[in-house]
Amino acid sequence: MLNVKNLSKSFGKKEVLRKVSFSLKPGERLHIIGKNGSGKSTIFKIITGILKQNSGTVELGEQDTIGALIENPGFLEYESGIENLKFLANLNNNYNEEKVKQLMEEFFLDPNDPQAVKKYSVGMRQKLGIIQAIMENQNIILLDEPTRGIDKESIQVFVDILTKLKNQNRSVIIASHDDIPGLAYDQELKLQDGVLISE
Ligand SMILES: Nc1ncnc2c1ncn2[C@@H]1O[C@H](COP(=O)(O)OP(=O)(O)OP(=O)(O)O)[C@@H](O)[C@H]1O
Repeated sequence: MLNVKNLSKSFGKKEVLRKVSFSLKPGERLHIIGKNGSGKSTIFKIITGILKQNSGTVELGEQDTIGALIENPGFLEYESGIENLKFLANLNNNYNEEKVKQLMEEFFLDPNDPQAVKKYSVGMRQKLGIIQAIMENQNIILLDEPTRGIDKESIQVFVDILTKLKNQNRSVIIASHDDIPGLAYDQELKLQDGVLISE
């Protein structure tokens, strides 16, 4: 359960968020729509604690764990895809090799590919970013423009994975400037001029 109440944030004189509120129940999928620079990443950064809001509150349940893909995900550039995922999951002592391999294969990434992430395409990096946000069974998942650079076939895989997450009662917030084909939402929120407009 995620409860965001009256979140406001300015950078200097620039107001980015004004009294943004929403709440997300288990299994719900929320779409935050807004143009570039409308404050989508800022909301995610506040929820994850990277940025501090000027006012307002973010409440999470005691058992909640957050997975997030925000902006361009950073990886160990000279390591392979699976080594990166292993490294990230191991930080939380939470590496499940079988699960990680399965997710990579679903996204048409070869877990045995020794290629360094440095050589990955934008779409391949994005897929690793999505996998790291869900591979530890996180139950509140924040995805910023998740399908950027991803081919049509893999977008369908992404939509299928989101269906599974929903069936597992895991909540997802997707921020994007447009719709993702084949994906339906429980809630949609539009950001405009620092204000989130509930539809
Ligand atoms: N650390 C910062 N310092 C100053 N201004 C910032 C900072 N972070 C974001 N901004 C500004 O706040 C506004 C909202 O940025 P944010 O990254 O949240 O937008 P966004 O909706 O995620 O955009 P995009 O779709 O381009 O990622 C932008 O005008 C941006 O320039």
